[in-house]
Amino acid sequence: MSDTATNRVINRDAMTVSDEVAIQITDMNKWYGTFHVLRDINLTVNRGERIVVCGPSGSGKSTLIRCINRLEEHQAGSIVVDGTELSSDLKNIDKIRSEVGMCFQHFNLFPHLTILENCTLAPIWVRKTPKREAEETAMHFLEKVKIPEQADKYPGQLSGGQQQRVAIARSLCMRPRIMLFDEPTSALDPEMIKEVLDTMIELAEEGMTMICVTHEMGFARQVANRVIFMDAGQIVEQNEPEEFFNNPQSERTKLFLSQILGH
Ligand SMILES: Nc1ncnc2c1ncn2[C@@H]1O[C@H](COP(=O)(O)OP(=O)(O)OP(=O)(O)O)[C@@H](O)[C@H]1O
Repeated sequence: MSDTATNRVINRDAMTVSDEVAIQITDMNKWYGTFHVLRDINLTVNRGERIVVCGPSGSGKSTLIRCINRLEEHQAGSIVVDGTELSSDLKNIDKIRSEVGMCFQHFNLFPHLTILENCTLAPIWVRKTPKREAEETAMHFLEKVKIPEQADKYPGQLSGGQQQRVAIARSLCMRPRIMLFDEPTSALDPEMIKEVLDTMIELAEEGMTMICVTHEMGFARQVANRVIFMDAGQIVEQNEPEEFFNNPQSERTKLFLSQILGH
């Protein structure tokens, strides 16, 4: 638990949140077979918002963000991303996926490709970007996550923190307008957590719309403009961080916070 994982003080007020809606989820429900995993989810995410999703294990956090870029299919209600509704015929899937980047707990890099190749694969094959241009873009983002010198190495030669930063750079190479993070630091050793959180903080400062499933409550306090608490497939409570942590409303939230923060 690294409330102090990042020591930087950022000015939350300086980060813009526009009135423009980036994601609109309305009355969304999802089942795995007969198991009702997401119940009546309603969520509006404005452009530039930085949302942290927390909650007990199994509460549906991952499933929720995986539905947003259609790694999972919802069965009722609607999800509209950047004005495009996710439809069951997958008609819009390429458009959605190109606008929504995702980073997972396990970095999911291709082990047989170099770092540079990992970062240029999708731009070249999905976006049809010329190779030279894709490589220039990849180097730009590898510099941004502060590991340009690793470009010719293979994922197995990098630390976990470095691999996660490559995974973030790889997503950025597709120029997403929204980034989803699914516990990006939970597979990392404590000393590597800060470097990944710092990268995410920089993205936040630049105005990227972000939804992060994380147990890093220090990050939530510092970066999020909204914290969402989920339990048993529902959004139980959401609030700006100060209110959320200092004045939780539901008993379930209080219990969760007491367990995770130890008070
Ligand atoms: N593919 C699947 N098929 C059936 N059940 C699933 C599937 N994926 C997840 N589940 C179940 O759905 C529930 C929600 O899972 P999910 O991974 O979204 O929770 P979570 O809040 O992200 O949990 P954690 O914090 O442990 O990652 C859990 O009970 C899980 O066992």
